[in-house]
Amino acid sequence: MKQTLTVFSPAKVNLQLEIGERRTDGFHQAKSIMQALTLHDMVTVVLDDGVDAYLNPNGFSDFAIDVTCTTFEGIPELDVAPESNIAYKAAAALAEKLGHEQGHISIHIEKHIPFEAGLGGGSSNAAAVIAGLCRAWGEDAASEAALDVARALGADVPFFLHGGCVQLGEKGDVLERTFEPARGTVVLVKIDEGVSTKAAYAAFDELAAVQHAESTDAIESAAELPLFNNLAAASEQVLPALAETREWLASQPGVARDAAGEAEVLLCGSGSATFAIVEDGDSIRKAADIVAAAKLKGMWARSCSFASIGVRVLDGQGAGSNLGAPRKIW
Ligand SMILES: C[C@@](CO)(OP(=O)(O)O)[C@H](O)COP(=O)(O)OP(=O)(O)OC[C@H]1O[C@@H](n2ccc(N)nc2=O)[C@H](O)[C@@H]1O
Ligand SMILES: Nc1ncnc2c1ncn2[C@@H]1O[C@H](COP(=O)(O)OP(=O)(O)O)[C@@H](O)[C@H]1O
Repeated sequence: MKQTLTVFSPAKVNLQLEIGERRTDGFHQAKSIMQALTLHDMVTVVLDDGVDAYLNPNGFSDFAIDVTCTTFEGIPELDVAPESNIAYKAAAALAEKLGHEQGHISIHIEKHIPFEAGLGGGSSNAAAVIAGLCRAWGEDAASEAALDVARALGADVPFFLHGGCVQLGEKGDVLERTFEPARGTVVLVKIDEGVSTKAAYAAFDELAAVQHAESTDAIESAAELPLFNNLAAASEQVLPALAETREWLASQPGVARDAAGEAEVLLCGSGSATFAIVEDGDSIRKAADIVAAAKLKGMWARSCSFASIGVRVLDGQGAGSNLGAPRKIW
């Protein structure tokens, strides 16, 4: 039988990212508060587990996965071999975990989320494949088996199975609590150069100056969270142009200010994208003006909103197209 699943695959920002000490497994302790965005890729998963799908020319049964990717809106081509694509790894790992040994999985990614940006695009695509295949195989995408597969693929992957606004602990991969998701308009800007997550963490160790965020225990709503990212200084060390981008974005009219009068601007995770929260009141126009100004400076720029969901398998006719989505999904 052939099944086609189209999956909404959103980006994220870290409203707070508090990295701690390096652990014995080489990873760092991380308290991360992630918030989903309406900026998204679309991932189409076609599962064919009919007999013809897995008989190779020699008549033996086979398991085959292929991945293709189309990029949009000035995002460069994703230069990774299909088997290195995290979406491929997600399909292979889930099939193994659930004991599926035969079939053909064809994955296509429509990429609107820039990579090496700290927006979690690859992690979201991996979660989208898990959600799509779980639907096709009649499994629960919130099961421990699916979460185990997600965690093994990367620290950011479990968040996308949940979405909205979530606090995560341990390596930044264990769900601890949820917040009422933020609302409102966000502008994202990104210079051409990316930052590798590994390089940012290595620079963090060199700096050896761990800063702590204030307690968020009494906070219920993402809108009340002060922005915080103690990995940003390390990323700015790796890519000094990030500091200039932060200062430029903070100086733009229409960017919201916190109680202390500071611009609500923060590096996205390890970078190299930076986000700004836009003031309420005519926020779409204010965001459009900031996006236009960033594009004139040669940056990739987009406005979007905070979202209350994570990856989501779309149902019904028109699910294959972003514009034709049968109902509003955020
Ligand atoms: C920094 C964050 C913030 O959300 O993401 P990005 O901003 O890059 O998207 C995360 O901590 C990244 O998560 P993710 O991108 O899934 O990282 P992984 O693939 O698990 O790990 C990539 C590398 O980052 C380092 N790493 C990651 C997580 C962690 N808690 N400690 C680490 O030291 C390790 O060197 C690891 O080999
Ligand atoms: N499906 C994918 N989407 C994006 N990047 C991918 C994917 N598969 C593998 N990668 C690799 O992962 C790297 C970082 O991916 P990404 O999740 O976008 O990072 P970040 O969250 O830091 O922006 C990319 O440079 C690319 O080499």
